[in-house]
Order: sequence, then C-alpha cells, then structure tokens
Amino acid sequence: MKIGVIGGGAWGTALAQVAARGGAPVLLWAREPDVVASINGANQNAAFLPGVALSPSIRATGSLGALSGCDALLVVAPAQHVRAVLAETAVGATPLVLCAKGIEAGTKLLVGEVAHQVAPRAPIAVLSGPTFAHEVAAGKPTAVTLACEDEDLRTRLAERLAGPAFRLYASGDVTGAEIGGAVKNVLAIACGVVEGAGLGLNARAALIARGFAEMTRFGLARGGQAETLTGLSGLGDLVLTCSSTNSRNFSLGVGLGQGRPAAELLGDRRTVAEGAFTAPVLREAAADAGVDMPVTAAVCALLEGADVRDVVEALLSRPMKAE
Ligand SMILES: NC(=O)c1ccc[n+]([C@@H]2O[C@H](COP(=O)([O-])OP(=O)(O)OC[C@H]3O[C@@H](n4cnc5c(N)ncnc54)[C@H](O)[C@@H]3O)[C@@H](O)[C@H]2O)c1
Ligand SMILES: O=P(O)(O)OC[C@H](O)CO
Repeated sequence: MKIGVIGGGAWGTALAQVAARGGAPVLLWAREPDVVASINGANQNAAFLPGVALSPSIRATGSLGALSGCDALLVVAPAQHVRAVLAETAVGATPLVLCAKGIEAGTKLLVGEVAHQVAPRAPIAVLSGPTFAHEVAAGKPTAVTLACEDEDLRTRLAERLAGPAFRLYASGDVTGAEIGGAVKNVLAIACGVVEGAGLGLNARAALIARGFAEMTRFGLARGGQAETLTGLSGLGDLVLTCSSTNSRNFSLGVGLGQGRPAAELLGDRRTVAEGAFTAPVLREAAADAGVDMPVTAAVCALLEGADVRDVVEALLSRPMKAE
C-alpha cells in the first residue's frame, strides 16, 4: 500500500516517517516550496519538524496531482483547509485517513463530513489520539485510535501503519474519534489560560473533568460513542494536550491567561492552533444540538477579547448543579 501524505506540517511529516518504516516509499505533498526542497534535498523538514533525520524513502512534491498513484492518502492539512486541498486532489475511491483535528467554520461539519462531500467515493478512516509529532518522529511509544467503519480496510491500514512503538487501537466510531480530537483542542486552550493566569492545579483538574463532561455531551449528541470519548482519541488526547506547553493550543491559552490579545498571539505564526478556529464553530454546533458547553463559551469569550478575570468569575458564579 503506497502511502501519500497531504500536508507537510509537523504531524504530516511525523506520519510520513511512520509510514516510511523499513524504507517503504512515501510521497508527501507540502504547500511550501521550502519544505519540499528541505525534504528532497536534506531529508529534513527544517520549517515544521526541525532536528529530525527523515527517511530517504520520503519524497516531497508541491503538486497534489502527483498523489494520484497512491493507495491511501493521509490527510494532515489543518481542518479549515481540508476542503480546498481535497478539491484539488484526484481522490476518486482512494481511502482517506483523516488526521486533522477540528470542525469546519461556516458549515459546522467534521473533517470526515467535509471529505465525504468533496470525495464521495472515498472510504473514510480517522487516525487520532495523544500524539505530539516530535515524539512520534523520535520513535517514542505512542498509541492512537484508528477508526473506520469498514473492518477490512481498517485492518489493512493498521497493518501498514502500526509499528513497534506506534500502536493502533481499532474502532468503528469515526464520529466519536473526530469529536474527541476537535473538542480537546478548545479545552486545551482553557487549561492553558488557567496556567497563564496562575489559577492553580486544582482549577486545571476541574477544567479537565468538566471539559470532558462537555466533550461527552457534545459527542453523544452528534452520534459518537461513550467508549470512544473515554479512549485515546478523547480523554487520552485531552489529558496530553491539557498538561504541556508542547501543545500549541495550551500555549495559546497561557498567553491569553497572561492577558495578551488573541490577535497578537495568533498573528504571523506559521504553526496551527486548531482550537482557536474550532472554538467559535463548536459553540454554534453545541447550540444547534442543545448542548451546554460553558468552558467552550469561555474560550470563545477570551478569543474575542474578554478579560480573564471576568470570564473566570462568570464560570465560577454559574448556578450549582448536579455532577
Ligand atoms: N503537531 C502535532 O503534534 C499534531 C498531532 C496530531 C494532530 N495534529 C493535527 O494535524 C493537523 C496539521 O497540524 P500540523 O501540526 O502538522 O501543522 P503545523 O502547525 O506543523 O504546520 C501548519 C500547516 O498548515 C499548513 N497550511 C497553512 N495554510 C494552509 C492552506 N491555506 N492550505 C493548506 N495547508 C495550509 C502548512 O502548509 C503546514 O503544513 C492539525 O489539524 C493538527 O491539529 C497535529
Ligand atoms: O500542539 P497541539 O495543541 O495542536 O496538539 C497536538 C496534538 O493534537 C496532540 O495530540
């Protein structure tokens, strides 16, 4: 199974390295010419995954058309750009493994729903879980959810992608796997705010637990399964991303908690903090589904410029309720 990767950011590059184990050929599409040149010329991605010696069997291209000979495509462009890149790719019936974590602004669609609109004949799988790209690229032990309704395809993908330090757990719940990854990014911003504002570890633990309650309410309302939400792609990723400044979303929250404006924190960054884009559309999608998501609403308010103290006070002064 020849693997193509759409997206030459940190995660696309780390996944290309996973797929290139044993010298298997991998073709990676990157948007930036300097990334293509760096991978093909020096076997590294100096812009997005510096310091990692990439397998020489990874070749990069700036042409989405060049991916047409691949047997499966890992889709690792940021969620807001998946529609555009897939529209330019001759996907046909090639299986798509979705690795981006987010909800599309405007349509309120999960990435898998977007992919289905653009490439209706392509079978869909989702690969998601607690995965800092640099750790995966370094071969550190990592476990993820691989969700796909087609059991045969799931098995073939798992056999192709799994490795001694990259463990895949099978699921048939594509929606649940997607929702965990999308929602945890928003909650990670909230946990970063707690850190940046010096609110303490009790508050962070409370946010993780109450945030997980939000994720579960929303996930169940959208048709996800509880066991997926408590698994690697939900709770597992939430715990990782809510506890480390290695997370871009958590780091964004730290800045917000320190009182820095969102525009300044998001301006001219080359890397993506998906939660900033997912938060407002998640708030809308939650309202549509009649789901209460106060932590998400608080993150939205902070991104829109509200004062940290006001937002925290509003969260804490909500009426008491049953857990
Ligand atoms: N980095 C990680 O550790 C990690 C782990 C798991 C999942 N993810 C997810 O993978 C996805 C990609 O993140 P990343 O960390 O690889 O990216 P990154 O932050 O390293 O790099 C940004 C990426 O965005 C791309 N990009 C910017 N504008 C674009 C446009 N208009 N069209 C297409 N692409 C554009 C860039 O080419 C680059 O590949 C995100 O959804 C992220 O949540 C990341
Ligand atoms: O750096 P973040 O916050 O985008 O998190 C990266 C991964 O999603 C962690 O699983």
